[in-house]
Amino acid sequence: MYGTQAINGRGHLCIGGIDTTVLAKEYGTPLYVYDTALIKSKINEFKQAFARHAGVNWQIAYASKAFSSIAIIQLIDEQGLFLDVVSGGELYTALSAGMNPKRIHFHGNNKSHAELAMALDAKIGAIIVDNFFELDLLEKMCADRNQEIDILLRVTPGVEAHTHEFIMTGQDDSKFGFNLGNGMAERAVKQSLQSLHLNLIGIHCHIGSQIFETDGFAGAIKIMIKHVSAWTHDFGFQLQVLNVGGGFGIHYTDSDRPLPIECYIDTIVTTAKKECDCYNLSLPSLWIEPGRSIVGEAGTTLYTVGSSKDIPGIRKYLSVDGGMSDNIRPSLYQAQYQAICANKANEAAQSQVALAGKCCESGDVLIKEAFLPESCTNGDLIAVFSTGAYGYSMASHYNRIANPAVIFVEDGEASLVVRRETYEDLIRQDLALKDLSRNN
Ligand SMILES: Cc1ncc(COP(=O)(O)O)c(C=O)c1O
Ligand SMILES: N[C@@H](CCCC[NH3+])C(=O)O
Repeated sequence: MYGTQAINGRGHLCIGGIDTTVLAKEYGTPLYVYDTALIKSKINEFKQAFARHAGVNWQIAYASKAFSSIAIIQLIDEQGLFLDVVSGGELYTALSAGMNPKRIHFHGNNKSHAELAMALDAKIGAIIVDNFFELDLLEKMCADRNQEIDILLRVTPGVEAHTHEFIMTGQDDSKFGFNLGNGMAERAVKQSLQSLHLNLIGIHCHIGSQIFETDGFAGAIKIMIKHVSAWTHDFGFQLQVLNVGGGFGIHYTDSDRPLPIECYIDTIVTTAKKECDCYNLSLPSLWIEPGRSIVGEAGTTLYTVGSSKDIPGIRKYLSVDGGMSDNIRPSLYQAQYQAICANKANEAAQSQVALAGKCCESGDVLIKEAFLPESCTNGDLIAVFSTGAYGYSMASHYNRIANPAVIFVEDGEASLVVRRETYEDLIRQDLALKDLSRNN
């Protein structure tokens, strides 16, 4: 059970003080339910963890790729966090939510001219420059506009995070960033320092996602500070910001053992302090960009069971009314989840089933080995836990399945924050064949 989740007297799962069967009836399924009290408490944990280190400057930016919508950005804004966006669409969403552009950072390994122009027009806080193409383009655009912008350089420290290879990003063979090991990053620093329009305020790295240990962060910081010290000595670079990205692991199943948030932050702060002392550098402002660890555990997806298929001696499939179209992670990363029968939450969950989605793909199985009550059948409600990050944000329209609705729940109140898509929404961008009438 996460956050405000509880089982009521009728044996139903409640979130934010509301019976999930009531939510399913009112909003339909599949339904993404976010426990906003849990989001706020995660944010608070990050703030408290930094606050323990007096005299240290820090900044937390929510990585909106984990889940972006007007309402979540407004919540993040209200909590005083900064925001990391990675595309024109995420930037547009943030600006539409009323986020102060100064508190937005723009990431991405292939930002287009139009996206950079949008960021410059909005006068966002900083751009995290990823490669030489972008460095040249941004320089030229700023010169043409006679505009200045703060930048950080994304570097690839050559550190392998212990996580799924698809979500490792700090290793040398990565599409992201300027490699530290082969002199690319040094050239980028030199070039930025010569710029009249780009104010190089710091460097950034992100070693990967869903990381359960602190060594990778410490290793990346050590390598970065070592290089920064050389750049300070050789060409007077003054590091104001060290951004170590996100990646803090969360609980999906009982085999996950996430570290308390303060462990990551303590490691980041103490390593940065120690390394800066060692090279006689002043401590820069320490920035992080958590996504998953802010919204992941707060999200639960509700599904309704439809058909089932029992293959004696092999496996029983229970199919639900969503699947890889609203949660691609099991198919993409073999990600594991846990689920319960939300309307039979007190019944013993001893029947092993495969919880299948409804997409036309054999791989569309949300949980290969789910344990549910023997009686779980058509019409029952399933709650899949910890779906708040990279679930809705990676949803697709495969098989023309409409995206689910998203609701926020807190203190007995539910609010719809993303409408369920309709069939009309699905064909909204489609155009009919122009010459169809000629053939009739
Ligand atoms: C540059 C960058 N920052 C932050 C994040 C957020 O990571 P997470 O959701 O694991 O905290 C990511 C995603 O992996 C990323 O690529
Ligand atoms: N989408 C990935 C994480 C990638 C984060 C962005 N670099 C996941 O679901 O785990």
